[in-house]
Amino acid sequence: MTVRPQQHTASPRTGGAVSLSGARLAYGDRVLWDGLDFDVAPGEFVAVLGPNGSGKTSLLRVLLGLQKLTAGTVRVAGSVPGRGNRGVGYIPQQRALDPALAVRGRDLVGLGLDGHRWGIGFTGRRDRAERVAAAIASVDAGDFADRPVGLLSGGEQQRLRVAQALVGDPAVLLCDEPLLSLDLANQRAVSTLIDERRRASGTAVLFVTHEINPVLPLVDRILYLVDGRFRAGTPDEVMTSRTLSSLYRTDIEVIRVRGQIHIVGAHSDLCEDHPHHHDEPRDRGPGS
Ligand SMILES: Nc1ncnc2c1ncn2[C@@H]1O[C@H](COP(=O)(O)OP(=O)(O)OP(=O)(O)O)[C@@H](O)[C@H]1O
Repeated sequence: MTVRPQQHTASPRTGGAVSLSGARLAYGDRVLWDGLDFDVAPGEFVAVLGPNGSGKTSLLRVLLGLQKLTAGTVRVAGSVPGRGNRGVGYIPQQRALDPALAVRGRDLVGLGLDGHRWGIGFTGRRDRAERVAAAIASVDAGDFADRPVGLLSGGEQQRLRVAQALVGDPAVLLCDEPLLSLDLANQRAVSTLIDERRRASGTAVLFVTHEINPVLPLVDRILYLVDGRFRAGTPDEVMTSRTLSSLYRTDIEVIRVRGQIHIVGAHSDLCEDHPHHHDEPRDRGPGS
């Protein structure tokens, strides 16, 4: 599958940000995906969609070097993912932090910086503090950044996680449902921030989500995984009745209303706007 060149205002990064070739991931007999050839260009925004259990988080784990491919190759920012791969930012699935966690938000954000690069000298420390402060300001978290993170609201914690993921200026940003539990204003703030960053710095974004509509205007391509099958392409190519019916192996109708995508069909609970009521497709098939 080919990657279209992106038109971004500035893109100092060159080369593929993510490259998967003949990638297969299986847990025992269960094949999540196979024959996956997928490249992501610097600055590209890719939404990763699919029902529960289709392997979206597992894909991010592969890119983070936490999960080995069963076959094929993977490169992230030009390297095999794993320890020492410093070009990756990660926003994990939202989990409330332990209320007893005494670490300050500012320190949590600082963990996103690579210690080796910043050293312990005065300049290193000052640069580091300035970077952390800028990242905190960019998510508008200044008012609560010095409080213990365990006592912050879910939305406040999530904004700090975004700052932590971006503070090191990563070549690739991996997001696992980062908008979950955020109110509409914060959803907009977080998605705008990610969008600005990839346009200004050429950061490639892989954005796992069950809800395409909040990010639809930002999405260059979609990677849609269903029960071992997958399709990749622009929203216009993938979010069609024909493509989704083929992926889910059941009749699905895709309707666009006021710029939003709604999905109806035999399994009306496949709707992207009712994210947590997906049915597992009944019939399994080989990867496509
Ligand atoms: N380490 C593992 N060993 C065995 N099976 C696993 C492992 N990790 C994940 N799985 C299984 O692989 C499948 C895909 O899981 P994954 O978390 O990648 O799905 P997902 O698409 O992110 O789902 P959701 O939308 O529910 O978050 C699930 O059935 C899960 O139980």
